[in-house]
Amino acid sequence: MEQRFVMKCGGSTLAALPASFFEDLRDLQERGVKAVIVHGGGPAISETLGKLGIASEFVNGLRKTSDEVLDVVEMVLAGRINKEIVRRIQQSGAKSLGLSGVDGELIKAQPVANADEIGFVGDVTDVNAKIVEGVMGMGYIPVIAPIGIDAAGQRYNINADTAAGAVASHLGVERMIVVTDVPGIMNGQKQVLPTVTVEEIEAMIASGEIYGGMIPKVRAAIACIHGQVKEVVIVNGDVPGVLSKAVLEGGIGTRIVQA
Ligand SMILES: Nc1ncnc2c1ncn2[C@@H]1O[C@H](COP(=O)(O)OP(=O)(O)O)[C@@H](O)[C@H]1O
Ligand SMILES: CC(=O)N[C@@H](CCC(=O)OP(=O)(O)O)C(=O)O
Repeated sequence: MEQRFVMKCGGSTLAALPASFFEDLRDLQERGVKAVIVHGGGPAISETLGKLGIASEFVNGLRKTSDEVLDVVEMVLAGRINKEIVRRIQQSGAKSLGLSGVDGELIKAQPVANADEIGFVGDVTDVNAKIVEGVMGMGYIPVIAPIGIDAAGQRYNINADTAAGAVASHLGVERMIVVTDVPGIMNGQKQVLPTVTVEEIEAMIASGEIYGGMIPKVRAAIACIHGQVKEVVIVNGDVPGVLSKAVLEGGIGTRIVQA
């Protein structure tokens, strides 16, 4: 039976992903386990902004996004990073098609509540699942950059974890896999927790055990675990065979489940 999952690849780990990671993705695709990729690229955006002499500023983990910064965000995410992932998938022998949320109004967005403070940062209001399904139906792995657009044609910078969670909910996939640079959610003793519930997450944020870049991941997980999305798995992309383990076997990384 065909199985589908959304995979979020974080900028923390993209450059370090080995060729075997994409070969694993290809093997899954050949077995009928189909991926949709939503990617980040925060470190690459900051690096390019730095080269242009523009400082990176974050409020609660979200980048302050002026019109000038938005140009760089789109250039780096929808250009360099998106095409790098598409190329690497194609090198593995699988087919891939890159899109940003602007293409076909794939990701509809509205300004976040504190837009007066952080500028053109968006929340997802809708995802055009038909486009994603059409691309998958043609045998291509969709690779999506997290830029949103509103009815007036304004672009928004969207946190990639948030965008991936919204894509997972709207597609109604069974699982979202979050590929990052740590082996899962760790407790205060640095032990990786095999499973955490939504309630435990709230307690870990309150105690400070979950902080920084892990917060948008777990918030996106909480927002998308309902209906058909049964679990979100946080894994390290360095581990050989990590994707097939996470999708077919389990027992790797941290599973976030409803209860
Ligand atoms: N409880 C936790 N367990 C594991 N990592 C955590 C935890 N709390 C915060 N983090 C941090 O979250 C980081 C991953 O988020 P981030 O750097 O934004 O990655 P990405 O670019 O993949 O989105 C880890 O490198 C780690 O520093
Ligand atoms: C609004 C906001 O903060 N957007 C992010 C988008 C990229 C991202 O989320 O990348 P990672 O997954 O690598 O962190 C940014 O500008 O950095």
